[in-house]
Amino acid sequence: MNRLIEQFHRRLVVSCQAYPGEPMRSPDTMRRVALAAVRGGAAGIRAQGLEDITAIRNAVDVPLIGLWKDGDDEVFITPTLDHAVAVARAGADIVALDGTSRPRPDGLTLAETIAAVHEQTGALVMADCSTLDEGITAANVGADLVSTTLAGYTAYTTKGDGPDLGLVARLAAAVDVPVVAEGRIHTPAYAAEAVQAGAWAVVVGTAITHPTTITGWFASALVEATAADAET
Ligand SMILES: CC(=O)N[C@H](C=O)[C@@H](O)[C@H](O)[C@H](O)COP(=O)(O)O
Repeated sequence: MNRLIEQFHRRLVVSCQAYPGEPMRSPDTMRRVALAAVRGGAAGIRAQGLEDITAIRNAVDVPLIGLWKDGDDEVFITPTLDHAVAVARAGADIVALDGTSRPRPDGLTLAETIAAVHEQTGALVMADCSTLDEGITAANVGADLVSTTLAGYTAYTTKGDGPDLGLVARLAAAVDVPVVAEGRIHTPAYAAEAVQAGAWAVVVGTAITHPTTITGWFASALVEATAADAET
């Protein structure tokens, strides 16, 4: 087992991302969010965009998973080899990329992309998948880790309210590489269940680092409570 991957066994990785046009969309803000997450016990950070990756790389020592969301195509998480190489050169230890079987914008296969990332950068590759078959294929073609990141975010998968822990369990039973649980892990209880289901590590984004969404959860609860009180 790679020493870097060992560092976050059964631990929390915090995804620090702000979306285009949002108030927190700035590399310095994400650097500070990452520092705060490490202080709270994060054993790894996941970050999006070259500037954020570099800013965070220079601030924290924990393993850094980097990605570059780009384009309006279906494949948008580090969609091409060029994106992946740039993510590694920006400072990511692990490049997270689309691990589905959908056509990639540069025409390369997942296998060719993973091999080239390994050869050109030495970085590890985490394949962001949406189904069991995709995870098995990604592991077979050289992914160092597979994750459930895209479960519920492809046209052929269904998005539940919570994480797809069934997929975590099925993947963990089927592949030899570490399985990372990611996507809609909104509570500490879900994070614990993910590890119990066989996850090597758990990535949490929104519930820790996206205040607009978290605020919305609380604000909605009050609106619902008020509506319920009005009915009685
Ligand atoms: C589908 C997609 O684009 N996922 C992205 C991948 O990096 C992020 O927007 C998510 O925040 C991340 O996966 C963590 O998940 P959650 O925020 O649900 O804890």
